[in-house]
Amino acid sequence: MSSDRAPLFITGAGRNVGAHIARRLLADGLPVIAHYRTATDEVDALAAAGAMLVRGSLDDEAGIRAVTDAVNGHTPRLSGLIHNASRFEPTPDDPGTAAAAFADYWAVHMLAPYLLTTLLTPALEPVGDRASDVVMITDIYADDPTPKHDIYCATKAGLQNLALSFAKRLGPGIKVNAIQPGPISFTDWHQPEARQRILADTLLGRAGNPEAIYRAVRGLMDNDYITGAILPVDGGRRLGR
Ligand SMILES: NC(=O)C1=CN([C@@H]2O[C@H](COP(=O)(O)OP(=O)(O)OC[C@H]3O[C@@H](n4cnc5c(N)ncnc54)[C@H](OP(=O)(O)O)[C@@H]3O)[C@@H](O)[C@H]2O)C=CC1
Ligand SMILES: Nc1nc2c(c(=O)[nH]1)N=C([C@H](O)[C@@H](O)CO)CN2
Repeated sequence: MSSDRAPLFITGAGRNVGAHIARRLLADGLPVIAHYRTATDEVDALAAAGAMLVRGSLDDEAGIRAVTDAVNGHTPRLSGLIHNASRFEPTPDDPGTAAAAFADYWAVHMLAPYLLTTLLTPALEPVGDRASDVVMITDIYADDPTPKHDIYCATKAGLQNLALSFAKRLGPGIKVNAIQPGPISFTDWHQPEARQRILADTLLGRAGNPEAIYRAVRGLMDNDYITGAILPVDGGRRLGR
């Protein structure tokens, strides 16, 4: 099914949830510009499926502006922007190492979504009566942090707050919403007992998957009367903690 809609731009599409969202948007006939940092087989598969690709780091203003320029080089118009790129590791114990990590977390979770949204607003201005969309992928931890991941949580909370500011600023032509994933997938360093505890705290008793996030993205984008929403997709984990 081909679409006459302008492309959707998603960051962090090189693996896992971002790759899944990009793949599903393409499968649903929507044009996609997929950002990635590290080349993977999934990036190759996205290109084969018709995605336009943008490679780059979102570590600082120069890198973010380079990604923006690359997006503008692909298209003058966008129908949506999905801020998915993210870093996730425990906060380092050493304060100096933590400070360096803080700059990285702030850049990818806050500066990049802020600058990309601001610089791409002209491309997002709708043609016709269908509003464009910005979706920020945050975390249930943004509302109820874990100290072990304090910097991650704080910058995700900042991203969530940016979503509300942009919803106020960019309406009515652009809807802006946030999705808060819960235990969608586990990292290699999640030990079995941690995984069991997390799932025991989850009302639905099981992990989610990237498809649950995709369906939430579509639910927000396809509803013309939702903006400024913060949507948990967590199996009820936030209530069980
Ligand atoms: N998985 C889960 O259970 C949960 C996920 N989330 C959120 O959902 C989203 C997707 O999660 P998931 O797929 O697991 O995330 P991953 O950590 O698997 O992937 C994150 C992506 O972001 C990219 N990225 C990170 N830092 C930068 C940077 N500085 N510049 C450019 N790209 C960067 C990574 O690139 P590279 O491949 O080069 O490292 C990677 O492709 C994230 O926002 C995450 O915080 C929230 C709660 C739970
Ligand atoms: N960028 C990422 N953010 C998060 C990840 C991840 O793998 N990459 N994973 C989680 C955890 O799995 C957590 O949800 C388990 O409860 C959180 N954020």
